[in-house]
Amino acid sequence: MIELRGAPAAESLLQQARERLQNLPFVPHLHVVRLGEDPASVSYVRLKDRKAREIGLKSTVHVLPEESSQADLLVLIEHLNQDQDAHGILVQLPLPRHIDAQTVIETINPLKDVDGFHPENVGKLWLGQEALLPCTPAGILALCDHHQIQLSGKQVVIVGRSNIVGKPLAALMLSRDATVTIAHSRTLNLSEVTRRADVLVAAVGRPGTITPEMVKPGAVVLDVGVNRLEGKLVGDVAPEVQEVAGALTPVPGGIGPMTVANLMLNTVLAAERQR
Ligand SMILES: Nc1nc2c(c(=O)[nH]1)N[C@@H](CN(C=O)c1ccc(C(=O)N[C@@H](CCC(=O)O)C(=O)O)cc1)CN2
Repeated sequence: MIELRGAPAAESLLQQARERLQNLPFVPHLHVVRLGEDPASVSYVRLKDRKAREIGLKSTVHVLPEESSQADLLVLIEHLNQDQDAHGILVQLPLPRHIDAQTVIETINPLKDVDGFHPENVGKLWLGQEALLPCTPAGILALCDHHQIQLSGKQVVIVGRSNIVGKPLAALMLSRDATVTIAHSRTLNLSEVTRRADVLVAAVGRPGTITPEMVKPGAVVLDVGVNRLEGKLVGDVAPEVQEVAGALTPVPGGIGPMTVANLMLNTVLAAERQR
């Protein structure tokens, strides 16, 4: 079984970002907004801020109290939309329940939407037009390219239909001429569906969702899950899948680093387009 490590693939995305940065007459500025103190969000935002500074971007983290109103958050976003020194804006998800995430996403200027979640970017993605692409799905494609995983003509099964991973990944896989199936919590005979996959993507957020009997021998398995279980980070794929899969991404150290690296590249791309 081949271990598909994210670090080398992430490094090549970061190198691209650094090189493009050299050709800009200004330093792009990433603004990350976090509400509250959810430990996972605190840790992801810290990773983003550190990586941005490390590659030479400017980075500001705006922390709002968890009980902030939606109006307060929208005022901050409107301010950043107008700010010439804000090239990338990202609101860390999930948001507290009293805030409508979709309204927040739709308030971000699509040119600064480095998460690629704004409907304008989502629509462009499905139309095959140039867009800012969501970081995890674009990172998954970059990881496949780095490890020379052929996608054209392959059966790709994505388990999970979130707006962050499952749906945009389906569009990107289609753009590479894969035959794509999205499975989800209501899919009947899930094992039958997943066993058809040449490339199986687990993006559910539940440890142990994918078990060995759900995997075709030799399949490429991409584990997008990052779950904290008894103080340990685990994916959505049961460890025994290693015995069946031809290649598997580890958790941690697989897809996760690709998400952050792709965000850096998106910030540079967004700055180039605002130039
Ligand atoms: N606004 C957004 N919110 C969220 C996104 C997103 O893309 N935009 N995705 C996820 C969380 N996420 C980024 O925010 C994210 C997940 C995982 C990692 C990562 O590097 N994981 C490492 C382990 C890190 C650790 O030790 O905790 C790995 O898998 O190796 C980075 C970012 C939800 N919210």
